Amino acid sequence: MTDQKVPVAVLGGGSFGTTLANLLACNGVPVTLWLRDQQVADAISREHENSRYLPGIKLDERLRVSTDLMATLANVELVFLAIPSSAFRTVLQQIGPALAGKGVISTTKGIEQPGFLMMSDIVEQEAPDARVAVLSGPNLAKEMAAGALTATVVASDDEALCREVQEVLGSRSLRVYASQDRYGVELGGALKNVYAIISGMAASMGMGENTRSMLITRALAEMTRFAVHMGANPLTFLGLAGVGDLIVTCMSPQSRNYQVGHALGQGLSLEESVARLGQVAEGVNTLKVLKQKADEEGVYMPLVSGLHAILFEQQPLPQVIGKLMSAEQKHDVEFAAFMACTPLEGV
Ligand SMILES: NC(=O)C1=CN([C@@H]2O[C@H](COP(=O)(O)OP(=O)(O)OC[C@H]3O[C@@H](n4cnc5c(N)ncnc54)[C@H](OP(=O)(O)O)[C@@H]3O)[C@@H](O)[C@H]2O)C=CC1
Ligand SMILES: O=C(CO)COP(=O)(O)O
Repeated sequence: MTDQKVPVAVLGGGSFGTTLANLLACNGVPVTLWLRDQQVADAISREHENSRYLPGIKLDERLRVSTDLMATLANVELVFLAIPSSAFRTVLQQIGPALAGKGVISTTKGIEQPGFLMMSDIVEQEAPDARVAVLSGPNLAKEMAAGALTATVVASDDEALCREVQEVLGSRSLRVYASQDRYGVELGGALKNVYAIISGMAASMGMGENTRSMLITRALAEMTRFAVHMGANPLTFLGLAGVGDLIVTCMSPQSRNYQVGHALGQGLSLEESVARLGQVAEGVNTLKVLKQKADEEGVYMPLVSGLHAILFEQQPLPQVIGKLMSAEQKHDVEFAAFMACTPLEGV
């Protein structure tokens, strides 16, 4: 049974790539994790631990590690990408033709500028003959690696590819739900990082649970408003890759975006907050990209504008909070309006 599983590659040896590769190895899938640092690769092979990104997690001994990108891709059928968005295209440019015919699943939660491109758009550009999917959901790497019961979403219009991903990745601790709304799933994963920064900031400033609940709920309204304007399906935002991921990232001190916000709330500069983290916090770049796009498109996003004003326009926090709290009080639930302007396909 286990020997019948298709061979898989995972590109990116940070916390999420290592976690995914390990889950696959635990499922008996022949899997190779590609990363760029030979010393780290040797250490993982020797000690079965990624001490930089997943300290304390014993990795499955069947997990293979390589720094040879092309060799890693030879003979695999599925390729998971867990490369930060800042390096995503650079890596894809090296391997586009080698991905022809393979199922390529992006797990990266960022947006590229110029073009406001999702990572799966970049896969389509750089590897036009690949089959494309995205994986997103409330998936804190460390919890998944420790075996916490978790659910995620694989999204693609290639239903056979969704089933293949469910087959290799699903397990007693991980449920993999399918969706056809690739754009909505990917957008949800990228946008929620911005609100996690705000939530971390609010927590470190001692704001209460009412405030956190208001933030999360209004964040859901705001990100859904933007997504619907961009053509995504609002129902996707009621699922794991929408509200599910928003909740975990806004509530958990494990989230790196939350941690950046927490440090900012303690008075550190943005540069200091990011440097202290030492890992990827995609929300910082997404904030810039999103603010520009919302302005161009004329979408009302007061939380995004407020955080942008604090981080990049030198506006004092009390002034921004005062502005947010004195803005016009509009409708609570906008989903009825969202539904009215969106077809129901693609959920
Ligand atoms: N961690 C999580 O809980 C989750 C993360 N994600 C998403 O996964 C993506 C990756 O994040 P994550 O694994 O957490 O990041 P980490 O910060 O944990 O690790 C980043 C990894 O990317 C590698 N890297 C950076 N630049 C390059 C490059 N040019 N070429 C090759 N490798 C490179 C780093 O290598 P090096 O150490 O050599 O610098 C490191 O292995 C992000 O978009 C994130 O949003 C999605 C779901 C959950
Ligand atoms: O995407 C994540 C959880 O689903 C991880 O969030 P962070 O990148 O903020 O750690």
